[in-house]
Amino acid sequence: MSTMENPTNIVWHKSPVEKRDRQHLLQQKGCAIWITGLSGSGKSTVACALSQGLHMRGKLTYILDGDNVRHGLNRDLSFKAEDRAENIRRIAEVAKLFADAGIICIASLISPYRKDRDVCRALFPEGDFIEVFMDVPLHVCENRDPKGLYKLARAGKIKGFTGVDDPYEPPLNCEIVLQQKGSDCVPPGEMAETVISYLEEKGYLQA
Ligand SMILES: Nc1ncnc2c1ncn2[C@@H]1O[C@H](COP(=O)(O)OS(=O)(=O)O)[C@@H](OP(=O)(O)O)[C@H]1O
Ligand SMILES: Nc1ncnc2c1ncn2[C@@H]1O[C@H](COP(=O)(O)OP(=O)(O)O)[C@@H](O)[C@H]1O
Repeated sequence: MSTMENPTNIVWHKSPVEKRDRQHLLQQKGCAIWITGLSGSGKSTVACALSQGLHMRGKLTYILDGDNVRHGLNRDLSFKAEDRAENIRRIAEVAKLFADAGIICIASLISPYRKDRDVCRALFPEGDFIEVFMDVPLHVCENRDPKGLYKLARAGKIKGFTGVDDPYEPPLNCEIVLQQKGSDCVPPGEMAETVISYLEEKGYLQA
């Protein structure tokens, strides 16, 4: 019988080195920074700026980018709703392992459904799931279109593209909103600093 059929036969094995020991070694607290938003909203850019900013402060980070993880672990998943949910679930479970390792894990993926993001949040201890919403209007993302995907979606060559013919549900109550100031784009480094200030204030940059 597989463990899937009978999960009750699995017993948690405790390690002598625990999360708090690893956090002490690293002088930081493990957590997940979950960056959600439309394609082209700047998720990957801000994830990189944040990773760089924290690295320069001597903090250990790791980025899980939806696009990248879909090249390996999640290469079997499509963009239909149930596959997106599974994509998000797996990335959240991996982020949970990284957070347990004491690492500041930056997950950057569209994660369009509120319900799926809430399922991820529930995997983490209170406060350790920090949801960051890239609040960038569709027309700005579509004008950027660095991969030409919006153009293909509008031409009907990609079906079920988020924001075009698939939904995006913005967070109602997330920890951080990163938005444009009027018609000007905020530099990614400035957005990263907003997240770093939050981490500092909440005590994540010390053990
Ligand atoms: N149908 C459809 N809808 C949305 N996006 C699509 C689609 N097909 C391909 N792409 C490209 O895949 C990237 C999104 O992958 P994610 O893993 O972040 O998506 S999701 O969280 O599972 O919704 C997304 O990358 P980003 O532009 O970095 O967001 C797109 O480049
Ligand atoms: N803050 C910003 N201001 C202006 N342009 C940006 C900003 N952030 C990202 N971009 C540009 O927008 C495009 C999409 O950014 P990207 O990080 O790939 O978005 P996503 O990961 O959400 O698809 C890229 O061409 C990038 O250079």
